[in-house]
Amino acid sequence: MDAEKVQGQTEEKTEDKFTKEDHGTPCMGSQSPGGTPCPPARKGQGLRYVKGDLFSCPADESLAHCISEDCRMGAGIAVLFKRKFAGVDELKAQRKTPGECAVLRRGQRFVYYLITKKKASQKPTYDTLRQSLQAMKAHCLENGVTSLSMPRIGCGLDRLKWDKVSVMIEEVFQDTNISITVYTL
Ligand SMILES: NC(=O)c1ccc[n+]([C@H]2O[C@H](COP(=O)([O-])OP(=O)(O)OC[C@H]3O[C@@H](n4cnc5c(N)ncnc54)[C@H](O)[C@@H]3O)[C@@H](O)[C@H]2O)c1
Repeated sequence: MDAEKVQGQTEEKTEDKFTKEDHGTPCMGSQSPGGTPCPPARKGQGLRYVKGDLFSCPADESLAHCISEDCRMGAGIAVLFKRKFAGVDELKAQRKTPGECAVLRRGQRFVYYLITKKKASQKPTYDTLRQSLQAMKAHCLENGVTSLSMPRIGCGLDRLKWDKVSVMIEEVFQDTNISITVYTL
């Protein structure tokens, strides 16, 4: 069976039904329950946190999340990306491997698919995540992307630790003006 689940719910029933968790990390600026992002970041400012649904971010904000090379997207927040942005064949055609990053253009935004492992059933390593982040950074810089929103990538089903992943994201992007907002439910 290949039931697609998000946070333990079937795909058909996921909309606006997530359980809110207090992840306890304060926003560096203002935030609202509706998910209004904090003020724009300056170079090396670090991550900004918003409590709310990632998909409540501004429509022109580029997005990032983690998937496997097989582009299966059968569980977790990836199911919502697949439903919202489709493009699975376009992603597969890019033939990206772990440590790389596939991308879709959707209107004013790019949607980044960090390829952190070969198969959906595997777990990623910190190394492949770092390489994928570097690939995304290169694409952002080449394409004028200045703001990115993401969930706590790699730290749900993929079981990486947010204290390590957050430092890694800051390190990779510290020499850029790219503002990164992390949404937590
Ligand atoms: N069989 C499969 O297809 C399979 C197996 C394992 C994992 N996965 C999926 O999970 C992997 C990625 O794992 P991950 O830990 O990076 O991601 P994740 O576990 O999907 O989510 C990362 C974090 O985002 C949180 N989150 C979920 N929805 C939202 C939302 N709307 N707004 C803000 N935050 C939210 C979630 O609670 C978690 O803390 C990918 O391989 C993906 O395909 C699929």
